[in-house]
Amino acid sequence: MSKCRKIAVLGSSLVGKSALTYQLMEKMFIKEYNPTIESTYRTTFTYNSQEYELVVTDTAGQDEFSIFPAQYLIDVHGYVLVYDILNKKSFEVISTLHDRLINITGNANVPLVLVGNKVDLDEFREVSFEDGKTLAAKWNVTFLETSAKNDDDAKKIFNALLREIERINGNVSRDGCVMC
Ligand SMILES: Nc1nc2c(ncn2[C@@H]2O[C@H](COP(=O)(O)OP(=O)(O)OP(=O)(O)O)[C@@H](O)[C@H]2O)c(=O)[nH]1
Repeated sequence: MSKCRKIAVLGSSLVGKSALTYQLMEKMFIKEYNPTIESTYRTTFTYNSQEYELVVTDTAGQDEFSIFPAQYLIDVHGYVLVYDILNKKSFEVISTLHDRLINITGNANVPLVLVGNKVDLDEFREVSFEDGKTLAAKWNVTFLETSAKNDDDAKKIFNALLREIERINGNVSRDGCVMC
């Protein structure tokens, strides 16, 4: 039986949340920028020989002043926190979003993956690999640098997140797709 997992992709505007989500869904890179209001996608995904139905919400970009939308907290199993390695500000916003997530859920062990995106544009980078790695180590989460141009990178994110979700929630979390 497939397991259903709801995932929210969070981060500032323009960091590549839609591009990464679309890469996972359609195996294509979107070059054009269209601001997201909110889009939810479903796909089947195999992790560790188990089939999952992923329900992925690509959120509207947040900043440090955004109110954390309640719908991103309800029945969400895990989060992808994305920043742009070319944009230091987007990296700073990630810490604010993380703090909010932990405070609102009251759970310091929320399953999440930290993603530094646009690594194909490495020569313009403002955030070092070490800075991302250090932040992820502080939170005890998986850290990945990705390019939304790369199909494998999108898969790596969702593999890592499912591993976290299973590690933290194990089999006690909700199986089946009744609540998706
Ligand atoms: N070179 C490169 N461009 C990227 C990458 N990811 C996204 N982009 C581009 O960056 C722009 C913004 O990407 P989006 O995916 O729309 O960003 P977003 O985070 O969803 O933005 P909002 O909808 O405003 O929240 C688009 O022009 C994408 O093509 C990447 O890994 N590499």
